[in-house]
Amino acid sequence: MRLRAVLGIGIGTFNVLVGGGKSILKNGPQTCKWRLQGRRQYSFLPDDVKSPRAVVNPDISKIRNIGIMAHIDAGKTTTTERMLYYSGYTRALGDVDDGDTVTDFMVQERERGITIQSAAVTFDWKKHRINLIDTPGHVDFTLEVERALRVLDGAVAVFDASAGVEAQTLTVWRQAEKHHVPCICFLNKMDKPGASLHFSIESIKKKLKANPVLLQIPIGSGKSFTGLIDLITNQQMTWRVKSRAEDGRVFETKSLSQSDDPELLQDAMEARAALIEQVADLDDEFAELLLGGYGENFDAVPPAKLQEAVRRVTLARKGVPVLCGSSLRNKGVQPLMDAITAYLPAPNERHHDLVRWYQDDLCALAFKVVHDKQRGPLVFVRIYSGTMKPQSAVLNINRNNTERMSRLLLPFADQHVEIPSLTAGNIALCVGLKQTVTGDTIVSSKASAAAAVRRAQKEGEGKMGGEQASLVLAGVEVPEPVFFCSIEPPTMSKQADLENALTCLQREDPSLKVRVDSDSGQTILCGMGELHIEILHDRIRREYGIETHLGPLQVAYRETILQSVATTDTLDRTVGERRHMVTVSVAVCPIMDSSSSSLTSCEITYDEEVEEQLSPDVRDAVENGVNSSYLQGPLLGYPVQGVSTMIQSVSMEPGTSLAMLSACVSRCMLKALRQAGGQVLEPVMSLEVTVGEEHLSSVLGDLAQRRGAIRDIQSRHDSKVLLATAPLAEMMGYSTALRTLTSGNATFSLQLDIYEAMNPQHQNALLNKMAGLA
Ligand SMILES: Nc1nc2c(ncn2[C@@H]2O[C@H](COP(=O)(O)OP(=O)(O)OP(=O)(O)O)[C@@H](O)[C@H]2O)c(=O)[nH]1
Repeated sequence: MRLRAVLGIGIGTFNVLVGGGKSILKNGPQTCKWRLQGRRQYSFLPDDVKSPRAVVNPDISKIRNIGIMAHIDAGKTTTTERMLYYSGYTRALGDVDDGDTVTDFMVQERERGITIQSAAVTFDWKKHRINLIDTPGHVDFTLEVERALRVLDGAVAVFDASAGVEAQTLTVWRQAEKHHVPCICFLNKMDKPGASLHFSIESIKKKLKANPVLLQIPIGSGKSFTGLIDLITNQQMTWRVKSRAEDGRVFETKSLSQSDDPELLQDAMEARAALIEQVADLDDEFAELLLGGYGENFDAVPPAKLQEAVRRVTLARKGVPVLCGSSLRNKGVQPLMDAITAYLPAPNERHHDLVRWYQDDLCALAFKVVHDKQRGPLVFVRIYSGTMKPQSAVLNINRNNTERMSRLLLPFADQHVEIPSLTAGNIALCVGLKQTVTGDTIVSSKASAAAAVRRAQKEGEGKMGGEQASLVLAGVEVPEPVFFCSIEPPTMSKQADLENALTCLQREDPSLKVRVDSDSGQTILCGMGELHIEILHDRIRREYGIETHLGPLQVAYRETILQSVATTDTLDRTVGERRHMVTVSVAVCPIMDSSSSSLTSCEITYDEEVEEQLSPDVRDAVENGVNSSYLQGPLLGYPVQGVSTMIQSVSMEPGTSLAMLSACVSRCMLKALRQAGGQVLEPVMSLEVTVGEEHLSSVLGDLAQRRGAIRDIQSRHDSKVLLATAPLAEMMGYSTALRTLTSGNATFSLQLDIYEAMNPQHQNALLNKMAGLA
C-alpha cells in the first residue's frame, strides 16, 4: 500500500525531507502531497498550527523534552504511536504487531517488533511542543537510554500493569535518578486480565523505592476496563471503544458527582482524600493552604491548587505521579499527554551549571549520531543556550575544530522538517557536522568560548580542571562490552568497505568497540550482548551490502593477580654500534574492591626517591611499558584489572633509548604478573525469568547446569518470577533454550551484575579449553 503525506501549514517555506533522502519543497500556503512506500497517512504538523514561526520556536516554558522508557514490551512504542495520532501528526494508528509504527523505523525494529535506536519525535499538544524520545527496553541497548536521558528534562516510565516493576525498569529508573530527571509513571495494559493497580503501586514503592502519587483510579478491570477517574478534577472519563478499529479520540467526560455508581464514588472520594493528605505531607505550601482555608473539607480544594502542588512535588522529585490506561485499546493516552505538559519541567526549570557562562551564545550537546547514506552523519543536538542556525560555522570544543553546519532539521521520526533557526531548550538534527561524535559540546565560535572562559574565571570556577574541561557539557559513560567475536569480509577486496561500515556504525553507537587482534590480525567486534552483535551483523549486510562472517561469540574475561610480588629485570642489548642497558624493579599488588560491581582499574605509583629522579619523558616511557603490560594478561591475554604497580627503581646506562626502557619495564611487569598468580575474572549476569508454575522446575534444573545461583522466587499472579545470577559464558543461546523448555511461555532479561573471580576448577577448565586441550 502507498502512503500519502500532507503538510498543512499556512505561511513560509519548508523543505520536507523523507527518510530515504527524498526531498520535496513546499512553498507558500498551498498543501503539498506526495507518495511514499508504506501504508499510513501522515500529516507532518498538527492541523491547528497557524504560523511556522510558532512551529519552529515555541516559548521555552512550553517545551517538554521527554523520554519514554521501560522494560521490554511494556508498550512504549504503542503509547508513542497514540500520542502522535491524537496530536494530529499521524492520520492512522500504527501497530507494533503489524510493523508499521513511526518511531520503530529501522527494518530490524519493524521485523522484530522491538525498539533498537531511540527515535526522536516532535509534536504539539495543547499549545505545548513535546520532543519525545522512545527508548529501547532491551538491556543490550541500555546506552541508547542513557544518551537520551542525558538531554531530557523529564521522563514517562511505562509499566505493564500486570507485571509491575520488571528488571529493565529498575535499570532505566536508576539511570533517570542519576540524571535527576523527574518522572511520571504510566500503568499501561490495564485491559489485561492480570492487571492490578494495587500490585503495580506496591511494586513501585518496594522495588523502585519511589513515592507514587496516584492521580487516577481505573473504572473496571481487565476486559471491562472502560475509563478513569481523575482525582485532581474529580472527573470521570469514559471511552466507549468496542473494537480495535475505534480510535479512542473521542471520550466522554463528566463530573464524578453525576456518577450513578455509589461504590466508585466512594473509592474515588477516599483516593482523593489520600492524595490530598499525601501531597500536603510533601509540599509545605500546599499544607499551609490546606490548614488556612479548607480544614477537613477536601472537596472544596481547588483542582488548580492541587495540580500546582503535584507539579512542585514532581519537580522536586519527592513523588512520582501515577496514571493508568491501555494504549493498545486507546484508553487513557490523552490524559497522559495532559500530565506531561502539566507536571514535567520545561527546559528553563532545569539547572545546567555551565550554561550561564555562555549567556545568550550558542551552547549545545551532541547526544546521538545517525549515519545517513545520502546526507552523511546526522547529529542530534540539545540546545542549552543561544540559537542554532543552518549555513553557519560552529566550534566543537571537545575536538577544538570548527565545522560548517549545512542544514537544521526538526526530527519527526524518520522524516524531517527543515527549519531556519532553533532556540534554547529544543532538540534538533544537524546536517554537515562530519567530525562531531556523541558527547561533544558545540558552541558558536572560539571568541564565544573565550568569553565564556572569562566569565567562568571571574566566578573563580573555570580554573578547576583546566578552562576547556569546565566549559564542556558532561557526556555519557559508555559501558564496557562483555561479548566479542571476529568479523571477516567475504573477500579481502571488501576489507576497506567493512572498515568504513564499522567506522560509521561506531560513530552511531559508542557501545560498539572495534579492534584488531595483534596476533591474528583479525578485526574484532565487541558488543553488549548477543542481540547487539546480531543486529550489527544484519545492519552491515543490509545497509552496507557486505556479507560478513562472524566468528563464535566469546566472553570478554578479565585477569587480575592474587598476591603481591616484587621483581627486577635487566635488558642489555646492542643495536648497531649502540649499547642499551637498563635495570628496572617493580612491585605489583592486587587491589580488589568487593563493594563495587564495576571493574577496578589499574594504577601506577612511584617510590618517593625514584619519582624525584625521573625526568618527565623517562616517566612517560616507564608508564608506557606498564600500561602495555596491562593490555594483555599473562594467563589468557585478556586485559588486566585491579593491579597496583609501584616503580621501585630505574637505572639506565647513558645511550639507552626510551623505547628500550619501555620494553624492559614491560618485560619486568610480565614476569611480576606471572609470579603473582593469575586469576580470571568473569562477567556474572543477573537474570530475571518470568515463567508459568508448570515450567518452573525445568527452568530451575537448566539454570543449575549453567552454574546459576537462585536469589529469590516470587509469585506474580499465575506466574513465578525467578531472580538469579549466572556466568555470562553459560548463558549463550539462553533465549532459544528457554523457548524450548517452556514452549515459548517465558520471558527473561539479562544484565551485567559483576565481574567475579572464577573458582580454580572452572578456571582450569577454561585454560584447558583455550589451550585446545578440552
Ligand atoms: N493488552 C495490551 N497489550 C499492549 C498494550 N500496549 C502495548 N501492547 C502490546 O505489547 C507488545 C509490546 O508493545 P510495544 O509498544 O512494542 O512495547 P515497547 O515497550 O515499545 O517494546 P520495546 O521497544 O521492544 O522495548 C505489543 O504486542 C503490543 O501490541 C496494552 O495497552 N494492552
